[in-house]
Amino acid sequence: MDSVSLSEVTVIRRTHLGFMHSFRQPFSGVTISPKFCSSKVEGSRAVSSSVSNTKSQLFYGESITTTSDSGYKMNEVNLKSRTLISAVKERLLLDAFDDEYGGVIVDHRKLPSNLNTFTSMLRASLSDWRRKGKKGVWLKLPVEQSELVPIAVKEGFEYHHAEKGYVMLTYWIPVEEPCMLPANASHQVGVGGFVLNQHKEVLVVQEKYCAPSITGLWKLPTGFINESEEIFSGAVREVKEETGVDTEFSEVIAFRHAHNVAFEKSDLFFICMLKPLSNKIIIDELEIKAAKWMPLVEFVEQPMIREDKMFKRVIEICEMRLRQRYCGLSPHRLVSTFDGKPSSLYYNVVDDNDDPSHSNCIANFL
Ligand SMILES: NC(=O)C1=CN([C@@H]2O[C@H](COP(=O)(O)OP(=O)(O)OC[C@H]3O[C@@H](n4cnc5c(N)ncnc54)[C@H](O)[C@@H]3O)[C@@H](O)[C@H]2O)C=CC1
Repeated sequence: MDSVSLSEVTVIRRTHLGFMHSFRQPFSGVTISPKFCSSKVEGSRAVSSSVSNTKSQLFYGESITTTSDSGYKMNEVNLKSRTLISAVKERLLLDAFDDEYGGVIVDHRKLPSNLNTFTSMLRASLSDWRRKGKKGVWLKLPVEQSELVPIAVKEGFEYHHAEKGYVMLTYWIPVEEPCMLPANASHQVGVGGFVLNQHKEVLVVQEKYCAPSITGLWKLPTGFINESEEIFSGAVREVKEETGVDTEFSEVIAFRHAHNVAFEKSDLFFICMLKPLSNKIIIDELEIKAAKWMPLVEFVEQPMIREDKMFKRVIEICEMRLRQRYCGLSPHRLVSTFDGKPSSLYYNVVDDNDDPSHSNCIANFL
């Protein structure tokens, strides 16, 4: 912290106490210590002064000293008083970090709880960010402080996305530039398990809740993968949950891309081939009406499958895979130097002359 001399205290008192006072009104949490206002300093004894916030106690000008002569160093004083004022102003802004795109991310852990304080700090922060040429603003409001949402919306913030614990709002500052903030996630990811046993029977289910058009249809077990879950483990989990059958993931056989499926989101549906590790069926009574091992020919002969181009094609591809005339995608765990995170790259290994066993196209499912 910079030290502040007696002269500065006097100058600040004379010229900026009004300023301080004017700031005190909207920010009921900000108080100026009486020590700060005192100009009575004995000799060169250090006297502490403070500007405090209800949440954090910050001390500006921890030592105040008099100068021996009566001619105070006014330039230095002005500079230091400006520094002090800007430091005080800083405390009246929302805590925020710069992001790598020239924007700011408000620290949601340090939001004020008082509504008037939040309104004033948000306005002051927007002016400050605008003056500094900042672009996108990310404001995450926890559910415990949901009363701040209408205030932010009134100041021009828009909803970006919401989770159980928070709503994320954004504000794009440059009026002359188009908004470059990325939109909310646009897709959901589903998996379906094609599980065939050694008797050429496919594992099928009837859903408890489904559209009237598919009532009675025996279909592959399907579901959504969870956040941070892999496609390969999500498929195994869904099959286990719905039917009780243990499986081992083999390949992604195909995927379907459809739009406006749920919550107006697009849908990526991965059809996965899985090897059964058990036979016994125990259905999930909450979700599934019935499950069974059904002869593949019988499954394909269902009118809904025969007449549906997509279902029909999926089964044809699965059959081609079983005859080794088609090759699916298998996951390979890799760490990319771009983000240093492990991720799964799905691809097929058709020709590996050095080690043919690496080719996922030769694997026999039965
Ligand atoms: N179910 C099907 O016949 C087909 C599904 N798919 C794909 O499978 C993936 C998963 O879809 P589905 O298995 O159909 O998932 P789903 O829509 O049946 O939902 C999964 C789970 O959420 C529950 N659920 C969904 N909406 C609900 C609500 N409003 N209230 C209470 N519970 C609710 C369901 O009961 C189920 O347990 C998607 O990618 C989809 O495109 C693809 C083709 C056909």
